[in-house]
Amino acid sequence: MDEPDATPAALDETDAAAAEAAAPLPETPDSAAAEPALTVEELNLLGGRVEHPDEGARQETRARQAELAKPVGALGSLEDLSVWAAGVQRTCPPRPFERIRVVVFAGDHGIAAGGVSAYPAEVTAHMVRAFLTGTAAVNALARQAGAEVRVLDMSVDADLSDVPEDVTRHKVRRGTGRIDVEDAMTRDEAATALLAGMAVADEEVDAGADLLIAGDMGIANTTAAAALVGVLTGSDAATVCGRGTGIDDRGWMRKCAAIRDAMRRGRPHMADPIALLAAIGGPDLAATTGFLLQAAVRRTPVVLDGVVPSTCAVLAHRVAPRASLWWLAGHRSTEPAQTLALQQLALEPVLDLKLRLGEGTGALLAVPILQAATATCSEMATLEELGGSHGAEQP
Ligand SMILES: Cc1cc2ncn([C@H]3O[C@H](COP(=O)(O)O)[C@@H](O)[C@H]3O)c2cc1C
Ligand SMILES: O=C(O)c1cccnc1
Repeated sequence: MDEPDATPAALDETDAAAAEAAAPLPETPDSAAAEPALTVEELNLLGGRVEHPDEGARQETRARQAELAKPVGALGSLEDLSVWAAGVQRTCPPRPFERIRVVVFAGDHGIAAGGVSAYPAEVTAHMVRAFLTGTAAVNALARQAGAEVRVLDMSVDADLSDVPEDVTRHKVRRGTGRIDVEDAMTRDEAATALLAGMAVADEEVDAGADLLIAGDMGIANTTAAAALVGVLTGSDAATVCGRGTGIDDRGWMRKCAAIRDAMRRGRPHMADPIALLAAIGGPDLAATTGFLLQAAVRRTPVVLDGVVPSTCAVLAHRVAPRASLWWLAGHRSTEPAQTLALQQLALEPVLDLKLRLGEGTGALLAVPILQAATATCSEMATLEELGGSHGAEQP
């Protein structure tokens, strides 16, 4: 694996010793120090550290695609995917991805009390347990894709102390404030959650992950995500408000009003992602943002899933414009805010299966396609190797 890159707490030192010394992170919600755990300046500095994927490997792969035993361009989008894979792996031809990890960030949202979801908040905790027993959609699709699932309770509004400690280790608080009328959490909690997400990305990369997926679980989280996208893209509430878990027309109106009010509260914090997450996000979204950012710092590719991770990607992209080069949009969800987020990131989704689930499912479905792209690019012979013609002949 690569040499350890600097973690956020070691911004002025890049050597491995400093990265190691930077390990201690706030462990409990009430361990907030007098100094903020993370400033916007530090976040921006970290963003500046994100490198470009390897342009040489990308160009070599483009050239290779033109020589393989097929008509030029005949593998369509698979060719673009192989170029992306080669760039992020920094090698041509790209290899199959071998250690794929899904991290599901779970958290409850106070705005659920506003009738913005078709399901009750208790479902969040039930689904966390389902992820742990391997019985959720994300588990089934992960098995298909050869990926492993990890769940993190960032802010589920339930006592999950009976589940393995690794799941609750980073828990910041239980639930969030109702974002239409109050902050989701404090600024310190937002910073703590961001740092936790970064630490988790570090853990995954250090353990050898070569492809990451961020999943989401939290009733009413599509309301928070839509409000964030509304603020970040200057769209109005009705444009970003989707049906989420399947709310009816009256529910959609309530959700729209909640998003409108949350956007009003979030707008003053546009330039400060930590404050914005504190005002109208939640610990789960903050952690996902930190995870996506640090994955890019660590030169580790991520497949984006639905509306929540795509929203967090827009936030991470604000501080690290090059980070989006390390991300692939797995699918287009039916949530309008996700389409807007992907537009903002200039990412074209691999699939459009009308999914509206989250958990990481849409990203996992794109993995076999990505693997097909690396396999064709690396396993096919060139026309020249077959002793054939060197190029197309147009009479
Ligand atoms: C059983 C169940 C499993 C889920 N898995 C993901 N979500 C998805 O739906 C929720 C967001 O939609 P909304 O904002 O409308 O509440 C999130 O938990 C998301 O991960 C689920 C939702 C339910 C009900
Ligand atoms: O597309 C998504 O990401 C989505 C849609 C509905 C509910 N949760 C997630």
